[in-house]
This record gives sequence, structure tokens and C-alpha cells, in this order.
Amino acid sequence: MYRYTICFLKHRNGILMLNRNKSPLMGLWNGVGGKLEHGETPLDSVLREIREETGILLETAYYKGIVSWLVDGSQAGGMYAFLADLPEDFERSQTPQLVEEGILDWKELAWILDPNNAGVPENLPMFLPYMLEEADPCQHLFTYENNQIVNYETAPLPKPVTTGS
Ligand SMILES: Nc1nc2c([nH]c(=O)n2[C@H]2C[C@H](O)[C@@H](COP(=O)(O)OP(=O)(O)OP(=O)(O)O)O2)c(=O)[nH]1
Repeated sequence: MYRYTICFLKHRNGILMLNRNKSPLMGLWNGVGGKLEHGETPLDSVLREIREETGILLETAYYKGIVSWLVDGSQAGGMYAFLADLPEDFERSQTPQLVEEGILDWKELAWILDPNNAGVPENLPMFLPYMLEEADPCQHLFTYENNQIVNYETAPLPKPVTTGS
């Protein structure tokens, strides 16, 4: 079981991003999410974080896989990633601008995905494009050494076993 969740709340060409006011990733624009609480499924957890951090009430979100990391050969962690498509007529101005965890704002996809954008976590422009495509959930594994990404691998997650038709 991994410890974190993240969700990309998409509306047209924008995503609702949080500029975090504490570590990890302080000062960077990231998707909304947090830590799993005892007994929560990843989906329950991310829907709770979305509600708490943005006030948006969602019934569900698309599961997009796992982003995990290995830091200096040992420290490992990961997050369950989700995507939600908000309806066309969603009013962006209804989301709060200042929340307990930082500043919320709508950021355009072209800005988020720019590989030279120093305002987002370094791994975000690498894994997010996969999640925006209609692809099956993947595992994205990042290896860090001295705060630098030295390796990135992506692999499909095994499909749940079914009994066939
Ligand atoms: N894009 C990206 N996001 C990451 C990485 N590592 C990582 O923890 N995150 C995300 C997962 C979570 O959404 C968020 C960290 O959540 P958090 O520690 O603030 O959790 P929380 O809000 O529940 O915190 P707390 O109040 O319980 O302390 O950062 C990463 O390498 N890249």
C-alpha cells in the first residue's frame, strides 16, 4: 500500500493546482491530494482530499495508476493518481483561492507540461501526459540521486484476473 494520493481536476484546457505552503514540494504547483487515512481506499481518500482542499464534491474519479519513487537507493514511496473531468459549464471562479494547504489556481495544460517549467514538481510533466491520454493505468517509477531524477521507467499495471467469458 502506498501512502499518498493525487488528483488532476481538469476543466477544458486547465487543471486546478495547489501551490503548497509546506513540504514536501513547498512552493510548487501540484495536483490536489494528500495522505491516506487508516481504513480508506485510495479513491475514498482522494475524494476526501478534493472536498477538503477545494470544496468540490465528486462521486468518483478515474484511476490513472501509481507514481512511485526511490530516493538515494533506499527511501521508497508512492501515490495513487486520479483524473477527474469537470463539466464544461463548471464555474472556475467558485473554487477558493486561499486554502489551509496553500493557494489554488487554474493552470493551463501547456504551462504545466512545459518540460522547462520550474514551478511544478520535476516529475509532473513526465508522467501527466500518459494520464491525460485514454490509456490504461500505468506504474511510473522515478529514481532520484542527490535530488535529481536519474531514471524513469513506466510499465502497464497488471490487469485484475477475470474468469473469462
Ligand atoms: N507530483 C508529485 N507529487 C508528489 C510527489 N511526492 C509526493 O508526495 N507528492 C504529492 C502526494 C500528495 O498529494 C502530496 C503530499 O501530501 P501531504 O504530505 O501534504 O499530505 P496531507 O495534505 O494529507 O498532509 P498532512 O496535513 O496529513 O501532513 O504531494 C512527487 O514526486 N511528485
